[in-house]
Amino acid sequence: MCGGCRNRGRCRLGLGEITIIGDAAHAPVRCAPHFQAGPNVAHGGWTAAMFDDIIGRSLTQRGLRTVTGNLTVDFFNPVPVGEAMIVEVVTESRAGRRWTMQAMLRLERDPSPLARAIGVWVERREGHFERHEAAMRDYRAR
Ligand SMILES: CCCCCCCC/C=C\CCCCCCCC(=O)SCCNC(=O)CCNC(=O)[C@H](O)C(C)(C)COP(=O)(O)OP(=O)(O)OC[C@H]1O[C@@H](n2cnc3c(N)ncnc32)[C@H](O)[C@@H]1OP(=O)(O)O
Repeated sequence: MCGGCRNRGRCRLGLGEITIIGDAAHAPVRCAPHFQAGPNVAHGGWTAAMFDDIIGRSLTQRGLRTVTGNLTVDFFNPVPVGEAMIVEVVTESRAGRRWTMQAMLRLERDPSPLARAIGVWVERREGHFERHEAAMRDYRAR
């Protein structure tokens, strides 16, 4: 679970446990009603956040310490609210610290993709968060 929900013990985005199979992964997801945009349709931001979290956590579960470098989402069809869905993640390629990842969102019992994400995750250098904290301390002291 990411830092925003860890203390609550429940993912507010509605994302389930990730199963890793080699360099691929899958997870059950369900858009919570408070992310509704159009009638019974998920906000596109939910879909993007869901992909970001599932892909990032799948890499964390594989023992990689990464952050999202970029993320592109294609929205093929409206994403329903409250419906059981599956996300499937594949590793496209790796070059040095850069991992190119792709993921698809679909209904649990239908193979057609509702949305697709492609993006680059970058392995963090040692001290990544400490450098960020120090930069913010300097900024606030200005
Ligand atoms: C929030 C962190 C999550 C970690 C969780 C830890 C606990 C785990 C527990 C629970 C899991 C929860 C999981 C949640 C998942 C959510 C994931 C997120 O939302 S991550 C937050 C949003 N992303 C950022 O904040 C990055 C901000 N950007 C940066 O910090 C830097 O730009 C960084 C680290 C990406 C690169 O900086 P450099 O100084 O380390 O390295 P340089 O030399 O610039 O880049 C290294 C390589 O990466 C490429 N690169 C850099 N930025 C790129 C980009 N935007 N797109 C493509 N490639 C990029 C470069 O071209 C270079 O490639 P070449 O080595 O030369 O081949």
